[in-house]
Amino acid sequence: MSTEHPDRAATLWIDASSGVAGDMLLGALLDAGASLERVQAAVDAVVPGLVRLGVAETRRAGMRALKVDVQPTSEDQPHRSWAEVEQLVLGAELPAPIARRAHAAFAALARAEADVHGVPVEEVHFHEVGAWDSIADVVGVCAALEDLAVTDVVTSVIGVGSGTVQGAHGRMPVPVPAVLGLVTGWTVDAVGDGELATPTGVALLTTLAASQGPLPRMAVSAVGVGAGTRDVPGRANVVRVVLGRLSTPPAPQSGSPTGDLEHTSMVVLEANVDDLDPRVWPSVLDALLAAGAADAWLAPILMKKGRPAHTLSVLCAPDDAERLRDLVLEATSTIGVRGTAVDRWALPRQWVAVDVDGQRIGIKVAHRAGRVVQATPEFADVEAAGGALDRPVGIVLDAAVAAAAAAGLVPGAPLPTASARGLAQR
Ligand SMILES: O=C([S-])c1cc(C(=O)S)c[n+]([C@@H]2O[C@H](COP(=O)(O)O)[C@@H](O)[C@H]2O)c1
Ligand code: NI
Repeated sequence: MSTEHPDRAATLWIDASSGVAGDMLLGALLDAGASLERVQAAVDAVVPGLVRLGVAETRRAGMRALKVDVQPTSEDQPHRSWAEVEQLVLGAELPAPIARRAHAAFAALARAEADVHGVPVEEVHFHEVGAWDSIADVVGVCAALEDLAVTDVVTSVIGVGSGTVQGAHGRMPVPVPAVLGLVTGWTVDAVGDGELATPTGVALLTTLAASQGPLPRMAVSAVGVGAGTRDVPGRANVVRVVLGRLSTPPAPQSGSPTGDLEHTSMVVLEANVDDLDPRVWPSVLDALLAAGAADAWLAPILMKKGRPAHTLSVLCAPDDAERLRDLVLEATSTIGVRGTAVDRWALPRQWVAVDVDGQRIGIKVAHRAGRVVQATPEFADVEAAGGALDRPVGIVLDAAVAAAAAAGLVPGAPLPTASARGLAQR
């Protein structure tokens, strides 16, 4: 499972206007291209051999969607306390961003349950459906986000439903109490009948998303639709996700030499640091990327009095600068951060997939004025294909480059048409 993807960093918009549950969100992310194998591996890292994930296409009010099937491997599944779940998540061998996001979602769920039932948070036992499928949903969603290199999540209004629902403790009003305990500060809508948003779904949404609003202006790279168990006639009870890169409105282009480059106003935050334990730096960079930085890097420098040190640089959107500045102050030993407004010009990109002996490998195609500038195989896909085919990564990389060239993805070639892309799009 790769944790290094600064140049793949993507924004995810979640359309939860028709409701949200953990399995619906997971289905949508898998539909958008997250690897089921890597999601299963992350779940296995937390609860080894306990649940098996499968996916199947289904229809909801006439709309195609992916439905995740979470099956326990034995009948006898314990109901775990928050303390036990916390230990499982923190003790598992998971990439830090997955563990951090999963822990945050479970902690929110536990706090909401504790408040509703008036018990200390340590005494919370997860829902009647048992902790096992919540663990699969929460860890699975966080692993899928990591697999898709999502650094920034925006959610729509949350459709919560209305009426009542039958629970283990009797009939509960919708939104159920735990959902209401999670939505302070978020906009909800009581569309539809019945329980459209579950506590696990809402805990994930409200801890993963940094903001709420309509689909942002973005260059879209993938779309996914996920279904839960309910099928309500007349309204597709699905979660939709849209993955891509945020783009600011193009500046007036009259006579501009930038042509079709994507121009963005960004901020670079910097700090010179000479007293942080060097072993801490990788987690600082990971945390900044997970928190929405477009890039974060270190450069060795020599400071006053001949002290070896590092400059930490963080490239981010102006809206994220304050939050990331605070994260730098929190996560490093610096006592000050400077910021500079910068322009960024990026070649537009699109994803095309090629096949290497049955393995799909994404090719990132940077283009300009309708022509390919660069076509680069996604390294995480190459590594996964190398593993699946039991071949050295270098050989698979060469094969992916050759497959891309055979598909006409070479510098200077015209961009593939939408129908050609449709054959193999990621
Ligand atoms: O069993 C308990 S304590 C319980 C509490 C609540 C509260 O809102 S409090 C809700 N539920 C219902 O359990 C199912 C499953 O929810 P997931 O989040 O695990 O998918 C759902 O119908 C809840 O409303 C149970
Ligand atoms: Ni409850």
